[in-house]
Amino acid sequence: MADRNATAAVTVRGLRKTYSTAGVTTVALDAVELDIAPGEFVAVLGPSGAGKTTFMRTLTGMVRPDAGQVRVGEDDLAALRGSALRAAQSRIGMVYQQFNLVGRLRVLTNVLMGRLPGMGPAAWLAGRFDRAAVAAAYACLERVDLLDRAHQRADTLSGGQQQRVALARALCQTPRLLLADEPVASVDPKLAERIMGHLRRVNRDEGLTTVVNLHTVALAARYADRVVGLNAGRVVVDGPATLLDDPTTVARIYAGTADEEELAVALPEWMSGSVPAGGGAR
Ligand SMILES: Nc1ncnc2c1ncn2[C@@H]1O[C@H](COP(=O)(O)OP(=O)(O)OP(=O)(O)O)[C@@H](O)[C@H]1O
Repeated sequence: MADRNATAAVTVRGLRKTYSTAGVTTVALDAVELDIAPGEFVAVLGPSGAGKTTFMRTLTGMVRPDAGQVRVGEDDLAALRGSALRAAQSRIGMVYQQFNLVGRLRVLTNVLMGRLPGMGPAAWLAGRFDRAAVAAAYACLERVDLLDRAHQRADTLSGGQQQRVALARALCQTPRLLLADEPVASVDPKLAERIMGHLRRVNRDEGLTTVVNLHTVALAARYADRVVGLNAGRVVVDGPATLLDDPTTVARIYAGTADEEELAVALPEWMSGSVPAGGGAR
């Protein structure tokens, strides 16, 4: 496990976010406090509406909290504005559930988009990537085992391959923090394992601090160092992923969830009566 005594890669203090829509106020995050150590792999679990996506968006500065601090390195994402915010965001790699690739463009061009924040718009529009950027993009594709697909259109790849292209694009930003918001929600269980394996390998090989929102407890148990459980916007569990071997931990995270379909996704093993085997890939 990463050294928790090292200077934290991410520090969250007193984080609160509410949304007000049509006179109704929803508390999405409340009193969230976390320190994430450099190189740690953190899985965030929680029932639908627990605040996982909102949390991730506050880490990218895309959502401005009502109160609190969100430090990534030295930058307080909650306080920065304009070009300073964009500069901080350019060092945060993001992988989404829906991949967010441009299907008609080549895989390599999609990966080069990871360099976009450092380029002028004119150079981007003209497709003028310098040699170093192109070499870096190839190297990122190699890191996710997709070098042989570099010149294929992105929309001709399978879902799992597209997610790996999205990961390569994020890596091409040379991020200091990698965030993945439900990166395996749209793929079958076998591909989910492969994608999680790639995320974990990059985390381990390069010491890249990684935070992943997940819907499936077993994936968090197998791949993460640490689990953070959110319920109704509050941190209800925070500790080593081995905590997930204890049914009371899982019960605390999913307390109050009545949606059986959601529970079946989160806990297929529990629903079928067998206990998840934690620790396999850790
Ligand atoms: N733009 C918004 N306007 C109003 N309410 C919102 C908005 N975004 C999120 N919420 C509410 O904030 C709460 C937390 O939402 P969030 O999407 O962060 O949860 P989540 O844990 O990611 O859920 P899921 O697993 O279903 O994606 C929910 O009650 C949600 O309805």
